[in-house]
Amino acid sequence: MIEARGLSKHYGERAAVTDLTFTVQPGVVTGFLGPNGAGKSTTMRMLLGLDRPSAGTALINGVSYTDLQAPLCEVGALLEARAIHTGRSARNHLLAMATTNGIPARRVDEVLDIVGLTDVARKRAGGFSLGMGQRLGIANALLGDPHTLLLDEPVNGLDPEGILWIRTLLRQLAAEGRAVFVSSHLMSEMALMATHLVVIGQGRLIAETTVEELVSAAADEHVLVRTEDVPRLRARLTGPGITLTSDAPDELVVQGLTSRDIGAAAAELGVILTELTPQKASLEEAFMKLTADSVEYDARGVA
Ligand SMILES: Nc1ncnc2c1ncn2[C@@H]1O[C@H](COP(=O)(O)OP(=O)(O)OP(=O)(O)O)[C@@H](O)[C@H]1O
Repeated sequence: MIEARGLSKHYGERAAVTDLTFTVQPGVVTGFLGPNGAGKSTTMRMLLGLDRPSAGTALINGVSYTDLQAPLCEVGALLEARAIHTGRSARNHLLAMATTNGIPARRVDEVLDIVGLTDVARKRAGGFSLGMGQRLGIANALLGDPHTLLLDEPVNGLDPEGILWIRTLLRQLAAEGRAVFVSSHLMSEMALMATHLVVIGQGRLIAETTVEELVSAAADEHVLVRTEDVPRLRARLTGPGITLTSDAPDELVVQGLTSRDIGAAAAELGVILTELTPQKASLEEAFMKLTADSVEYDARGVA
């Protein structure tokens, strides 16, 4: 479990992170969302003891990273994707890491297998593609079989196959009971990968919620209706909280009624509908709406 309590970081006059409080629970993938420069990497670095908070605390399983007895066995981290400049083979790279951390050598072969690098384990890691490098980075994070995983933008620069692979692996690791915290500025990706979300903007918490809640809370839900008999249907669909708009003679956009309500009304009137489509905002739209004016939102979230 990860707990950030009143976490703040200032670089001189500049506030990168301000009074951030959130919890990352085991058993689910929690997405860490925010536009570029929102403070995601800074927060991750503070959680990992790489940056000292200006205020507040960052706890992993109840203790700060620097106080962990065997950090690699408690928390695995993958920071920004970068090439590994090493002449060592993938296996030797991991073996060196395992040896210095008192992790048995057989675990190296296990993690190579988990990330699908067994066949290239004896190849020079410095020559790996970005995707293979990410796999090696994840193998590294999994070496100590940690209960908590932190990954900063793990899908950046990966091809669709690599993205699918990471998505599937992270969900599986969470299903095994681990706390998985993964940052991204790609909303569509988070919608597929995460269940819970911590959303930040300008270094502040905007929402701590679920993917589902975020979409429905920020969504401007409406129903698109097409019919040859717009006037009769329009006359019927009136009432408090109902808004009707139209961009074409055979079209109505209805807010305030479900598609079921509209279908039932049309059936009663004997009006034929040629289309009846509920329109939901995508997570991308919901996110844009939330972060567009983050000062209007506060730490109580949108739920
Ligand atoms: N070492 C530093 N010195 C000064 N300012 C910094 C430093 N590190 C980060 N910042 C600033 O803090 C803010 C947050 O940056 P951070 O990298 O944490 O954001 P991010 O959400 O990870 O962004 P991105 O999605 O672009 O990686 C930015 O305005 C950045 O310029």
